[in-house]
Amino acid sequence: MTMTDSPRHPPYLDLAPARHARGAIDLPGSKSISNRVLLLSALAEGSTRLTGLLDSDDTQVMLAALRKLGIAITAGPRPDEVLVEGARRFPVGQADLFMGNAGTAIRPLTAALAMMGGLYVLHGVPRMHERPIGDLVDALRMLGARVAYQGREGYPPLSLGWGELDLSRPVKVNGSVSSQFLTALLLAAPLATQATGRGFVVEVEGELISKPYVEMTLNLMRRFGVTVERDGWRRFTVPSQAAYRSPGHMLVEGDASSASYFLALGAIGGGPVRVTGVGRDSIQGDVAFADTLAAMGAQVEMGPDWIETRGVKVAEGGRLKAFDADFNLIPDAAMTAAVLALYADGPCRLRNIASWRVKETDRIHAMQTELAKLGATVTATPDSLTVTPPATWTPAEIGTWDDHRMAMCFSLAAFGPVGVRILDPGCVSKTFPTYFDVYAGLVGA
Ligand SMILES: O=C(O)C1=C[C@@H](OP(=O)(O)O)[C@@H](O)[C@H](O)C1
Ligand SMILES: C=C(OP(=O)(O)O)C(=O)O
Repeated sequence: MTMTDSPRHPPYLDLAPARHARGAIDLPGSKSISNRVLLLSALAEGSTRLTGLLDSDDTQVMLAALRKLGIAITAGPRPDEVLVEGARRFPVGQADLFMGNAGTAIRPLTAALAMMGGLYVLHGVPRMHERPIGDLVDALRMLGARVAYQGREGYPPLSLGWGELDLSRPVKVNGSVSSQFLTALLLAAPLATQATGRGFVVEVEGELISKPYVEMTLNLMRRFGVTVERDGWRRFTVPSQAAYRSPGHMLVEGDASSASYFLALGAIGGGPVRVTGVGRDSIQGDVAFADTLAAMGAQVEMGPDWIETRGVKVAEGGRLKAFDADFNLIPDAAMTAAVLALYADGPCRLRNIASWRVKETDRIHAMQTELAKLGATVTATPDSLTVTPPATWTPAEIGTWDDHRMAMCFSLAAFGPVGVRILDPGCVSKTFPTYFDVYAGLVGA
């Protein structure tokens, strides 16, 4: 591995052809859980000690916003630990908040601040202003909240004001673009039930995507004392007078999406590779990526909080089994599968991944472009990708499109015969700033 320029932001990183991968790592904390429990702790009664918290751009954005909103948060004594003094509501009624490109920050905070009322502006990096939020804004307006677009209709930046909330009828939200809109309404709902003394009913319209993330939301709300009644995936009721109570301490699990890269390394580099921090007891849907690997022929073992994989050595001619699967439940780990398709024994198809188009970049387009550079034949539809492995590999500079997952999953392409150059590897800081160091510790030529 050759780094260029400064270690944090080199323009590119060359990964030499790799043959084997083995070792054990402790995963960084889950992004999705970290940002949820930071918000829940801020809105709870009592103080909460969070350990295992992820330290990355997305969590820094959430921490900075909460502090700006008047929440006292003390770091330490361990580097992955904070103490959050719950305030039930945000003490500061007016703020300009930078949300970076963190969907798990802007969506829940928009809902919470709109339901509380106050003068707030939420904005982010240019790509954040291209990521849809209209379905959430429509739902909040239906509730009586004041939300205005500062730029393009349906997208951040947003300004929020004071509104009279009306919970007399169910609020409806479209679930087919992002599950984060439903998550945001649910997380914020106790603010509305306290303001009105009524229960909060939300009905999902369209086919809800990324369902395990909503399951995670409900699980974490329960740990903070609020149980949501539900009718399948259609209707959710937060009881009147619902209020969050601190559980005192919470350990954040390791990140299951980050685990996918290392579990994949075990599957293509012989292994064993063991990740600790997620396992059978995880509340993250992306642990199911282990089943995807098993279906591709990897051997997978799982304990309560660890997963281990072994597999073929693709650098010595081993091949994974081709797949044709629906990845709607694990959209983030699905990107890892798309790169693994390079080593499959036939064409591989990823279905039902339309949400890729509105994430950090248009991931269907970006993935098609970069896999093709390596020699794969790739076809895309609005919601699917088909990858035929290269007959002959071409050395390539892989663009990462300011998308942390593009950088991380294309590190797996180093197991091909030509090595790989990853442009702007520093973009991994969104969720995993030390990714390439951890990768280098597992991989050998
Ligand atoms: O709720 C969450 O924590 C997330 C939900 C998913 O988004 P969509 O629901 O938009 O697919 C996922 O891709 C994202 O990384 C995190
Ligand atoms: C889609 C992602 O992020 P976000 O939480 O910003 O939606 C992701 O991490 O892959």
